[in-house]
Parts: sequence; structure tokens; C-alpha cells
Amino acid sequence: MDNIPVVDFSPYNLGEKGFSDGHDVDLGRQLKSAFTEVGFVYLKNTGITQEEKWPTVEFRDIQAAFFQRCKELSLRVLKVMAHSLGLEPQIFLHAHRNIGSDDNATTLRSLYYPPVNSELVKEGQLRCGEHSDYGSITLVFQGPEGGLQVLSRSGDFISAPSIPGTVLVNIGDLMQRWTSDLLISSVHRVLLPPAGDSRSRQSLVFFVHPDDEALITCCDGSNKYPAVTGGAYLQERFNDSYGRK
Ligand SMILES: O=C(O)CCC(=O)C(=O)O
Ligand SMILES: [Fe+2]
Repeated sequence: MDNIPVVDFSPYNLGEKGFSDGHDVDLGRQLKSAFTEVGFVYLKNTGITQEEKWPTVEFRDIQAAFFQRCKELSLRVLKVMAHSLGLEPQIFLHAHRNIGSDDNATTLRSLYYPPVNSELVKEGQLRCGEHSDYGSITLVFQGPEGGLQVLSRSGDFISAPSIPGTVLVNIGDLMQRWTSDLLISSVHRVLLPPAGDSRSRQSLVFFVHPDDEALITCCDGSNKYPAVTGGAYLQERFNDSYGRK
């Protein structure tokens, strides 16, 4: 699979109550296949609408409500993931009980990329450098400008444009470790706009992390990676990134 699949999330749409009952095998299979092969998926019919993405008025209240919607969607995705891997359905949810509190590092970030003067651009410059995300999963809401690219297994960068009516979801490094490298945390980047395109770029990104105290052990029972708490893992990654020993 060398493109990012679009998967219909209707069975777990936020408008549907009682998602804890039963599960959709087909949806789980599609999600698992996307996360094992590309590490990214577009979810459609999530219940989060196009309009909700772009809060403009009464920002704080809207932001808090949007955070809550993202949290709920993330928990549903984590639940389907657990099912799809044949794991105890609550395994990921149990480790994400404190999203939105001080004991959990999950954040909603508003990322503004200023306009670029193409005459000043140097060879190889990017809007956002190549990286993978640290946490469990990430929800990405992009504007229409596009520019996001994902490194595929074959070694090529593939475009991940904004697809109206979908939420782009990707696996983070800690989830890859948790699943003993079954689900993949793909490297991605944001390109500069094409020459002459002087638009800014706006995205909203919901980075999901397990609770600081949650103990993450390889879910297949192997000892591929030692157990680590969500908090300690994140601290380690920040230390590496920011050069602190
Ligand atoms: O702005 C985007 O579309 C994605 C940014 C990103 O990958 C990140 O901040 O981790
Ligand atoms: Fe990222």
C-alpha cells in the first residue's frame, strides 16, 4: 500500500452512543492494515465536521470543546485499534484515562506557518522538518494549502493533502514501541509552498499521549522494549531533542 487510505468510521461516529458495545471487525481490519502498512489513515464520517476545525470566535470555549471532541474520537480510534490487534479492548483506553488533566501530556496545537518569500528560499528548506511524532496517535487537521508528506515503506515521500470531511490519523513512536513495531510511526514533513504561492498555512494537531503514570509494556507479551511510563518516555524524547542529559 503506497497511499494513505480513506476509511469510513461511521460505526464509531461521535454521534453514535454506546460505542463500548460490540465492535466492527471490518473497520478494525482496515485500520490495522493502514497502521501496519503506512502508519497514517484518513477517517471519514467521524462526527467532527469541517466547520469545527477552524474555530474563529469565542476561541477558548471553542478550543476546549474541540479538545474534548478530539479526545473522544481518539479514544474510539484506540479502542478499534485494540480490537483489531486482538488485544483486551480496554488496553489502550486504560492508559489514556487522564487526557485533559495535568497527569497526561496530550495537547492540541495550533500551528501557523507564515507566508514564504520564494526569492529567499534556500535549497532543501522545509516548512516542518522530517520527524515522527512521539506519542500514541496524532489527529491532524490541515487547511486547504496542503504540503504534508509521509515517507512510505518504499522510501518515497507521498502527499497527504487535506481531504474535506476526513480526519488524518497517524501512529506515534510510543505506539510503535507498545505494539513491538507492528504499527508504524512514519516519518513526515511539511513542504514549502510552490514558488509564487504566498499563502500562510494553518493546521491543528492533536497529539495523544498515554498518562504520565501509565506503564507501557509490549502488548504482544514480548520483551522487545523494556517497560516505560508514558511520562518517562516523553521526558527522554524531549531531553534527546533539546540536548539535555
Ligand atoms: O502541520 C502539519 O500538517 C503537521 C505538523 C506535524 O507533523 C507536527 O507538528 O508533528
Ligand atoms: Fe508530526
